Amino acid sequence: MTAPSQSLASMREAAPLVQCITNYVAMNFAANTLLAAGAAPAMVHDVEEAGEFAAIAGALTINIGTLSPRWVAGMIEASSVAAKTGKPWVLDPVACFATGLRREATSRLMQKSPTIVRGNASEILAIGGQDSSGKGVDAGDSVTAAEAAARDVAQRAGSVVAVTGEVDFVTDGSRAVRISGGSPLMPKVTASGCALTCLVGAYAAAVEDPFDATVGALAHFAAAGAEAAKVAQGPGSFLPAFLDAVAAVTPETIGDDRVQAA
Ligand SMILES: Nc1ncnc2c1ncn2[C@@H]1O[C@H](COP(=O)(O)OP(=O)(O)OP(=O)(O)O)[C@@H](O)[C@H]1O
Ligand SMILES: Cc1ncsc1CCO
Ligand SMILES: [Mg+2]
Repeated sequence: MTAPSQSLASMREAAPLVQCITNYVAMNFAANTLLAAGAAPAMVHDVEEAGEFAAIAGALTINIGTLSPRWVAGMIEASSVAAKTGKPWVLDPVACFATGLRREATSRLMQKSPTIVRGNASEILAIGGQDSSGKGVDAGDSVTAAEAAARDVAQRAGSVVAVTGEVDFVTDGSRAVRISGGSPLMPKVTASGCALTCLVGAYAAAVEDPFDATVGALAHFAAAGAEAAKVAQGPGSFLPAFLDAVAAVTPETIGDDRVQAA
C-alpha cells in the first residue's frame, strides 16, 4: 500500500481543488482545515451550480449535516456528475438514522456509489441496517462494534468505508487497517469529522487508490490531533492548535507506523 507519508507528499504537490458540500456548522472549519493541509476548498452546494462545479473539481465531498430538499437536489446533481466523469467522491452520512429526510437522502446517495463513505460508528452501523445508539450527530457506539457493518457496506456498495473514533477503522471489503492517534479533545470540537471528510476528498483527488487516500487523510488527522493535544488547555485552545498542527504535519512526522493491519 502507499504509506501515509507518500500520500501526504502527493496531496501537497497536487494542492487539489475540492468541492465540499458540507453543513452550515462545518463550512468555515472545514475550509480552514483544507487550506492548512495544502488543498484548495470550495463550498459549492446549490442545485443550479453543484453539477457544473463537480466537473472542474479534483474531488467532491457530500455531508448531510444540515439538510433541506434543495440541498439534496444539489447533492444528487453533483454526485451524478462525479460518477459520470470518474471523479472520486466522499459521503459523510451525518446522523443518517435520525429522520426520514436523512434516511431517504442517504439511501439515494448510496445508490450513486460513493468512492468513500466516512462516518462515526453509529452512522456506519445504521447504513449497514443495524440498530445504533447515536445521539444526533454524536456517536453512541464503539468503532469495534461497527467494523463488521463497515466490511459489509464496503462489499455491497463497492466503496471504501472509514469508521472514525478513538481508533479509526478503514476497509474496502477485503483490506482493512486501524489507525491510532488523535486526541479525546477532537470529538469535543464540533465538525472535526466533517472537516476530516473534506480532507479525505483532498487525498482522494491526489492518490490513485481510494483506500490508501483514506488512510493517508486519517493518519494526517491522527498526527495533528496528537500534536495539538500537547499544547491545548481544553476544546477552545485545541481548535487553533489543531489547525496549526494540520499545516505542520510532514511526511517525516505523519507516522506511517500508526497504521496497523486489522
Ligand atoms: N476518543 C478519541 N481519541 C482520539 N481521536 C478521536 C477520538 N474521537 C474521535 N477522534 C478523531 O476525531 C476525528 C473525527 O472523528 P469523529 O468520529 O469524532 O467524527 P464525527 O462523529 O463524524 O464528528 P462530527 O460529526 O462532529 O464532525 C477523527 O480523526 C477521529 O480519529
Ligand atoms: C452539530 C451539528 N449539527 C448538524 S451538523 C453538525 C456538525 C457536526 O456533525
Ligand atoms: Mg460526523
